[in-house]
Amino acid sequence: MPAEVIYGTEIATKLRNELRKEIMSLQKKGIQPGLAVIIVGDDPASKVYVREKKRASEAIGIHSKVIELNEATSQQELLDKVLELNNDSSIHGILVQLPLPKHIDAKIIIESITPNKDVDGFHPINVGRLITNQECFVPCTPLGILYMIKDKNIPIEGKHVVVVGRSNIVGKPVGHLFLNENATVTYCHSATEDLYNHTKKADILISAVGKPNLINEQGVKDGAVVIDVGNSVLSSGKLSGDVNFDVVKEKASYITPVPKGVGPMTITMLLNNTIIAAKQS
Ligand SMILES: Nc1nc(=O)c2c([nH]1)NC[C@@H]1CN(c3ccc(C(=O)N[C@@H](CCC(=O)O)C(=O)O)cc3)C=[N+]21
Repeated sequence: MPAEVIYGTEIATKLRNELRKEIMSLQKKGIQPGLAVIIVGDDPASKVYVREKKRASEAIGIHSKVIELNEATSQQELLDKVLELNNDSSIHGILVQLPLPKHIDAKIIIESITPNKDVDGFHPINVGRLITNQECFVPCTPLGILYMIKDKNIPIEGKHVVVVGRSNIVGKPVGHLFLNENATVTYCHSATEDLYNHTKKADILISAVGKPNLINEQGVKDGAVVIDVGNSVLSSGKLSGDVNFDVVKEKASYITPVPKGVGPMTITMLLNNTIIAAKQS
């Protein structure tokens, strides 16, 4: 039987409706959640994401401030902007859109965001809290993946989760998140020998690499849950994940599409984290 397709768009709509209600009750208490998004330069993909974050924030009642800085902005100017937002009580969440121009050290910028406003969960304090299983801001894509799996009542405890990719934004944190849920976690990456030897043992396979068709049916166990975090733009202009969807769908029990899968959950979790930040302020 072909897999059930998990549409992030549907789960995101349900969750955003709940978040909207939560914001209304916060507003009654005089709290107006605010999110600041900083974008440096004019990378077209980044501009699309930032526009979508603003639209999604405003649609549920989050005050959204987009700060557009030009490509030539110095690291110090960007730091000053972050520090200003750290001290702005109308802003509860700060996100600096990545990638940053080459002359700016992203690590220094991320560390300048106060951890209590780090709704991306990229600050080393939040990373450390995640791996020590403490309350923290968890990066939005990993959180969105966990939310989708829980929404479908897919068991996690004791299951083998194989993560392909070890980025700081998706691969590494998603593995820790599932470890905290008592899964057995394997990481695969560009130096892994015999990738499919690992991936075909996964009960839950999460691919976050950015290589179309990396995961074919030979790399997937019968009945596996397949989560595709790939986001490659093909020469046709179409968006593609890492998974050969049409063939893997025939073997998996659940599968996420690209687009309409993990992506919409990522933005929803940003809204979720902003509300948490506002409640804790
Ligand atoms: N500081 C920072 N935080 C981020 O969270 C962050 C970032 N920088 N830099 C770039 C990546 C990428 N990212 C996506 C979010 C939503 C979709 C999304 O919703 N995609 C739609 C399709 C959009 C389209 O059609 O182009 C979908 O998958 O259905 C995709 C990608 C967040 N990122």
